[in-house]
Amino acid sequence: MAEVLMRVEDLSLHAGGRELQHGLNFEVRAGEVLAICGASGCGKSTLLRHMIGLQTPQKGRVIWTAGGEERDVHGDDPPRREIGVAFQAGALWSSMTVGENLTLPLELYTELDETQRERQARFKLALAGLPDAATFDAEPSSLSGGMRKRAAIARALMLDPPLLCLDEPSAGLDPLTSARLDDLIKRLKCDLGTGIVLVTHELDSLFAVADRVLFLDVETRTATALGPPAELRDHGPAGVREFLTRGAANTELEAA
Ligand SMILES: Nc1ncnc2c1ncn2[C@@H]1O[C@H](COP(=O)(O)OP(=O)(O)OP(=O)(O)O)[C@@H](O)[C@H]1O
Repeated sequence: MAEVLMRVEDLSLHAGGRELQHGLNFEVRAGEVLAICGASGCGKSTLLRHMIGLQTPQKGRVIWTAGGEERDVHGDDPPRREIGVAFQAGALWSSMTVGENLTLPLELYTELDETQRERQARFKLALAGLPDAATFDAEPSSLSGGMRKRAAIARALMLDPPLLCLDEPSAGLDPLTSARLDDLIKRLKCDLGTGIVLVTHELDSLFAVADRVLFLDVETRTATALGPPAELRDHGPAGVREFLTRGAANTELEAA
């Protein structure tokens, strides 16, 4: 069985003085895509922020377990280099070129010289499906939405993190660009063995890439299902089945 990278233990999520979720318990393994889904406002992005150490829990723990030692994500030695993050807006620093955006983590965290940093950045851009040499010197604002998302993922990969966290990578993309992003996620998982946590609303994408789905219920404020998407769609709790078949129902309505 693949290595456990992260363990979430009895985690509660709060925002604006109210509880969003409680009693969350799950693991993330190397080489798997874990999709976090649930109705709008249930706390998916908040959960991701707790998992990467940006928000501290009032209750529960997030433990980095890769490599056999346990490190609290909110402790003194958090796994910053080990977790790559690409946020919803695909935010690259607009005042820097794409290349500068990518080489910054190497400048901060490694001893690599400028030539080595640039070589790594060009390699990661190509890996993310942006092989055009001109992209390196481009301003982020000159790229399309899909290219910016890919560049943000390339930046998240710069330190070869075992775990990649992506917040709605397909949001706002056309179906073809979105499908290409799904292919990239599958390649990263299969070729590099990266564990990937994905917050997504896109059911097509979820079924295309996710090995397991964690469903956060907005009513009971806890996870009501964790398992392979097709299994949950066919045999999960009623609310989860309804959520996961909604896309098919919509497609049928559109076709009618
Ligand atoms: N800093 C904050 N202060 C107050 N409320 C917040 C804060 N951050 C999030 N919230 C609220 O917490 C709830 C959950 O937000 P979150 O973004 O985690 O949900 P989500 O499931 O990712 O939603 P969506 O699918 O719409 O992106 C929302 O009602 C949001 O308004």
